Amino acid sequence: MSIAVKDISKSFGTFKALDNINLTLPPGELVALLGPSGCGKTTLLRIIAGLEQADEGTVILSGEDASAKHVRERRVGFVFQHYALFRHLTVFENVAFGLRVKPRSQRPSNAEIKKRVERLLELVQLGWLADRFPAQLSGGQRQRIALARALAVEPQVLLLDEPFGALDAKVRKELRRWLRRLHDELHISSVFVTHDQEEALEVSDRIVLMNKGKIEQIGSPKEIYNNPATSFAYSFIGNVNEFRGHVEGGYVRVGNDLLPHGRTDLHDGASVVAFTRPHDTEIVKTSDGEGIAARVNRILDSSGAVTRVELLANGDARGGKHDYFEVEVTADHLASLGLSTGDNVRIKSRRLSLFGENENR
Ligand SMILES: Nc1ncnc2c1ncn2[C@@H]1O[C@H](COP(=O)(O)OP(=O)(O)OP(=O)(O)O)[C@@H](O)[C@H]1O
Repeated sequence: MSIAVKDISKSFGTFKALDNINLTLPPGELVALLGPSGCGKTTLLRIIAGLEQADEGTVILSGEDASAKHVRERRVGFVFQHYALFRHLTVFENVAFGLRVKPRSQRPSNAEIKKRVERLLELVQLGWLADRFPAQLSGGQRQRIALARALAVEPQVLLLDEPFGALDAKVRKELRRWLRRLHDELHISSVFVTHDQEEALEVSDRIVLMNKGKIEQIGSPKEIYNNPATSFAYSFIGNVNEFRGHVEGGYVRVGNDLLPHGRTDLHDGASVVAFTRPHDTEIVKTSDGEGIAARVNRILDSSGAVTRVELLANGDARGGKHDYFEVEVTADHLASLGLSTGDNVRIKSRRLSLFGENENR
C-alpha cells in the first residue's frame, strides 16, 4: 500500500510539532523516519496510523483519503518501543488476540487461527516459545512476538515506533538485521521511527530525515550519506569533520588557517560551514601552509586496510565545538606519512561541502 502525506501540520498549544509535511512512499518499502529527539517523528507516525489528528492536511493510503477513516479501518499494524504484551496470555494467545476479537462474521475458525499463529511464530522464529508467558521472555523475544501479533491481522501498513529502542546494542543490531530479512520476505509497506542513524542507514530502503517538525531530506541511505542536502543532514548522518569560517577567495578562513574550497559561486566574506567525511580528509605533514592546524591525538590500532587517526585543532578552532577531527588513511599511506602521536600537521579535504549560513547546498 502506498502512503502519502499532504501538507500535514500539527501543533501542541503554541508549539508546532509538524510544519507542512509532504511525503510520498511507494508500496512495499521499509522506510525510516529519522531525526533527533523531539523532531516530530512519533507524531507523524501516529497521524499516519490515525491515532492522532492533524490540524491541517491529509493522509492518503493506497490513493484514498484516510483522514476520516478510523484506526481499525486503516489496516495498520503497530509495534511500539514498550509494546505491552498481555501478561496473562501465553505467547500463542497474544499473537492470536487480534484474530479472536474480530467480529464473528470476519473471525477465522479456531483451526485457521491455530494455523496462522503457528505460521507467524515460525516467521519470527519463536515457535518453541508458544506456551510461555511474556514475563518468561527476553526483551528481544518480546519485540519479535509484538511484531508477530501486529502481523496477525494482515495489515497493509506496518508502523514501528523505535521498536528496538529499549534493547541493548547487540540485540538491537541482531533484531534490525532480522527485521530487514523479514521485510524482504513479506514486503509490507513499513515505516519505522528511529533516532539512530546507523540503524536507518543499515536497514531501510529510504530515509525520511526530519528536524524541528520539517523534512530535511528524503532519499536512499546511499543518497543521504553521499549527498546530504542540508548542513543539518551533513552533521546528523555519518562521521564528519566540520569547520566554521568565512570565504576568502578560494579559501575558507577558519581563524588564522585557510582551507581550499574549489567553489566559484561564493562571495568574499560570506559566513560558511564546511564539511568533509573522514575518508575524504587528508593529513599533510607540515605545520604551516594551507589547511587546518591540528595535532595528532591518537592513531587507532587497526588490523584492517584503513586506520583511523584522531586529531585535535591546534589553531583558532581549538576549544570550540568542532575542535576534534577524524581522518581515515590507508595503512600504506599511514606508513609513508610516518605519523606519531603529538605531531603537528595540517588537514585538508579532497571533497569539501560548503553551506552558507542560510543556504542549504
Ligand atoms: N501530546 C502532546 N502534548 C504536547 N506536546 C507534545 C505532545 N506530543 C508530542 N509533543 C511535543 O511535540 C514534539 C514532537 O514530539 P514527537 O514525540 O513526535 O518527537 P520524536 O521525534 O518522536 O521524539 P523522540 O525521538 O524523543 O521520541 C516534542 O517537542 C514533544 O514534546
